[in-house]
Amino acid sequence: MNPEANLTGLFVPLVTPFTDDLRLAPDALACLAGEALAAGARGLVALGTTAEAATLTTEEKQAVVRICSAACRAHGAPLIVGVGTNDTAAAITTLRELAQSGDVTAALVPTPPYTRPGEAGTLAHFTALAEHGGLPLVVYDIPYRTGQSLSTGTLNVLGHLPEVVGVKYATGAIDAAAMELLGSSTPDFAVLGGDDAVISPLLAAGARGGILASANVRTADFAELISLWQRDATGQARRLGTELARLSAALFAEPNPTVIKGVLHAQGRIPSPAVRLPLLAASADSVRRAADLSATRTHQAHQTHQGTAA
Ligand SMILES: O=C(O)C1=N[C@H](C(=O)O)C[C@H](O)C1
Repeated sequence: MNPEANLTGLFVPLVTPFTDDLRLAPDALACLAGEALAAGARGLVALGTTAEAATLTTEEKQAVVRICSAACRAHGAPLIVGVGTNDTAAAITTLRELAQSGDVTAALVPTPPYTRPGEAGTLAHFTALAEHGGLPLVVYDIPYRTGQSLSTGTLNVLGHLPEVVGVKYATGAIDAAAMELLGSSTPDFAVLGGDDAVISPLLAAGARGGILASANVRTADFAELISLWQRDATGQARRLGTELARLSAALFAEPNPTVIKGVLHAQGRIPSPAVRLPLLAASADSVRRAADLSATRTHQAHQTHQGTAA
């Protein structure tokens, strides 16, 4: 089954759990995937930045996609798979392989990293992927990682390609360009937030959901935050958003996903906090601080169900 790319709600880009000697820990990944969906995530993202996709082998990537597919199939949930490369032809090959599996709803594709092909080159890249890849595409706009910014005009052109179903917006700012994009997006082109610490204001401004690494911990709370904004429960949304922003800042105190893995390990949810070079494991202080914020919820969930909107 391949659920329609109805990109609303929370998508969790899962970490890739390793053992202490850096082997893939498939059972732990399967547990994380099932837990995220049971906690209210609308879908999963496999092989995102958070998954350390850059340092997985081809076989490991296939295993990760298989495990996430199985969890999504069991929950009738959409699976988005990260396809990050600055080689357009290679990206097309990968997209076709994923499309053939029949289990992948869409691919999350960053603007070609490092090459900095310019906006016209980026547009040509996505047009080729849309025409030849065979999968719906979510454009990943993250200039601080790729080195390539996109104007609202270019994003709107991309959004009108029939295969492009959304953008993961992670420009680091909610500014005039973000407001212009939200104001001009169409029902077939979802704007999803990808900067965890500012997801709440982006949702307030009209984003349809988020792809949020922080939701590897406190998944249910991030799902609720999105739901609160969708229901215009502004007071509760603001309070929960403030609390989760503090958590996200702590989780991103060191390079992602090192702190998240440290917290998941401290919670006994993955066998090791290990990450592969060039990442280094997060410091004990960062993990302790984020783990404390992961454990406490000051904004009470039961208010949501009593209809107290402010
Ligand atoms: O893997 C992802 O998808 C995400 N990665 C971002 C990053 O590491 O820069 C953060 C975002 O929450 C999701």
